[in-house]
Amino acid sequence: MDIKKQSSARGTAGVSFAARLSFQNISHSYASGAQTLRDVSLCAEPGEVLCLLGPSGSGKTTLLRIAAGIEAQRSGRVFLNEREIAGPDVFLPPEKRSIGLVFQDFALFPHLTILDNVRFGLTALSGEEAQKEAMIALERVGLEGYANAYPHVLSGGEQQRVALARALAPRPAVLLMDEPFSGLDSRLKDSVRAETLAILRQSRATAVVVTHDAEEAMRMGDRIALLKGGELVQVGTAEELYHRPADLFVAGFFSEINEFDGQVHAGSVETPLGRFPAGGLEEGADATVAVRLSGFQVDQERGSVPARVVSRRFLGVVEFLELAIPGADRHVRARVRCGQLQPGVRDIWLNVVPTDVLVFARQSFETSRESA
Ligand SMILES: Nc1ncnc2c1ncn2[C@@H]1O[C@H](COP(=O)(O)OP(=O)(O)OP(=O)(O)O)[C@@H](O)[C@H]1O
Repeated sequence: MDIKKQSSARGTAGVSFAARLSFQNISHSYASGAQTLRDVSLCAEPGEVLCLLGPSGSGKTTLLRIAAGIEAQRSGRVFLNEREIAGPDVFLPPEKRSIGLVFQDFALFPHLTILDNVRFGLTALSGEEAQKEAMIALERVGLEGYANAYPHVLSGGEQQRVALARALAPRPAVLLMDEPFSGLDSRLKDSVRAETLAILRQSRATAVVVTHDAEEAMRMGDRIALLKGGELVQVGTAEELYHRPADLFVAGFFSEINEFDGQVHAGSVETPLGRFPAGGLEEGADATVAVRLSGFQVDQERGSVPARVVSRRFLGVVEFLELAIPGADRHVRARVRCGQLQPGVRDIWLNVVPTDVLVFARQSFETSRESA
């Protein structure tokens, strides 16, 4: 998953920020095995934060390694603005690419001061210039007061900021970040993520951030590219992927869902929760109806679907319900606001929120289970 060695874009001070990084028809396989990436075409626009999202093994890190020049693709091309940096006839080494890297383990050198850690990537500059640039980078992340301290005195979040300063110090055109917050505990993660985003905005760097966490991608990304099994499934804003997922896999990645199989008849699909419009699907087509767990209104007196409460779990703002529904062979799961149902109530009514229902052509077992 991670690239253990952090390499910095050396000697690139002065390169202007915010370049376009584009991948054209990238395919890749490791010597040992199956294809890792299949015909991936993707572009990070100047100054944007693009999140690469996908389950474990979907090829996110490999795509970053290809951009960084640590790995070579089997076919396809990588461009930085108009310049080809990797292709059939070109391969720029990592230090010539003007690309910075930040990885999940920060990879700070414990025996170097914070300042020297940040200076590490500035070998093309004179000692004095390197010192100045490193201090500017440390100021940008608010840690100039620790310049002469050693990494062990810093918290995990602060160490992550030093790693960010080190990657930004050479002023790379593009910053690549591989699961940069996964080493942090969950309370720290939110604040470090927000700070990192603010620093990225301020520096106007183009950033590609790898994560397997959909919420993290939604919080950080101007756009999100979702990978599955080495293929690009969908690229768009968080809203686009959430409201208009390309398939069941995308829908299931962005929210928990109940699934019902059915067939299209007269433009709609019958489920135990009612009939739902089949969108553009053909008459007679096999369909899967996905209903988000948040897509239920509950009432003790009235509604369109009767349900029996099988279990309830208090989660603070919401409660998690498992419900038995006539005609459903599995329990339906729902998340509803606490306080809507009295304690101990067994028989209730549901209304389904239409915007939380998505209808897709049914996928084969293998295809849809890959998301698990
Ligand atoms: N050095 C390697 N040699 C052989 N196979 C590898 C190597 N690195 C990764 N793979 C395989 O390539 C596939 C893609 O791996 P990659 O690390 O790019 O996925 P990922 O989406 O970043 O996953 P994760 O979220 O777990 O880091 C996986 O099946 C993985 O086992």
